[in-house]
Amino acid sequence: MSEVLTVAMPKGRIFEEAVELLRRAGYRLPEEFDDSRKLILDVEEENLRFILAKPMDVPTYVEHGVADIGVAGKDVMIEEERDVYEVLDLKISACYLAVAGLPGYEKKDINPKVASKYPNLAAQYFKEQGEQVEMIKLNGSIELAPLIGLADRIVDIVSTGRTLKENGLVELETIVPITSRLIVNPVSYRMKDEQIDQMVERLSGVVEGEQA
Ligand SMILES: Nc1ncnc2c1ncn2[C@@H]1O[C@H](COP(=O)(O)OP(=O)(O)OP(=O)(O)O)[C@@H](O)[C@H]1O
Ligand SMILES: O=P(O)(O)OC[C@H]1O[C@H](OP(=O)(O)OP(=O)(O)O)[C@H](O)[C@@H]1O
Repeated sequence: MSEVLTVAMPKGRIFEEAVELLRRAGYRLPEEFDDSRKLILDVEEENLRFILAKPMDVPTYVEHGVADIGVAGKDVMIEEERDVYEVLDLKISACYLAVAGLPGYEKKDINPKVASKYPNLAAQYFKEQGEQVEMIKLNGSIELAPLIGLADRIVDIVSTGRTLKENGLVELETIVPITSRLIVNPVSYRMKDEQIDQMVERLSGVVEGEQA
């Protein structure tokens, strides 16, 4: 009997789509996955243990090896720069990162302020653009910052565009498209290669099948 594979799953938005994808790949995940407060869910028949973490923390669990595999947004991967392998684009939870601000915003300030939940990613982006900015890290409701004068611009996720629109903000620049990725701990990939490859194959079969 092979060893148990531990999978770090992001709580929240991505979770439901990831569970659906796993089920389509043939994993029998009990109803408990649809409505539970448990942070550890064991599926003995599949030899899998799922741990439920904050989306931004998933790569940390995988890097430290307490999870062999994880599901993380590309936004989180860019921001966190963890030492893990990104093995598959799951093509779920699609959205994109953009710079936004008040309509008519013109680049004029010395050291303009940029608010974001992704300070590393945003700082890197502006550096590449040759613009020096002051980063302000926020944890949510990012769109509030330019409305209340905390920042000149924001870097945030856009999905439907509704949050920007309803708050009178406009998209100024698109940074990068985002989907969720399957990530793997490098040591686990050596020790449990067969089990991990099998999961990657099953999931990629579903992901690619749906593209066809
Ligand atoms: N409209 C969206 N807004 C935010 N994240 C989205 C959106 N659509 C897809 N995502 C993906 O979902 C992930 C965030 O999920 P979620 O919003 O549940 O977590 P969170 O905002 O980090 O958590 P919390 O709200 O508890 O701080 C992102 O990393 C991104 O990859
Ligand atoms: O383009 P939309 O479909 O409107 O989605 C984008 C919004 O959703 C997310 O916020 P979330 O709901 O996670 O709240 P938060 O900013 O407080 O984390 C994101 O940070 C944007 O604000």
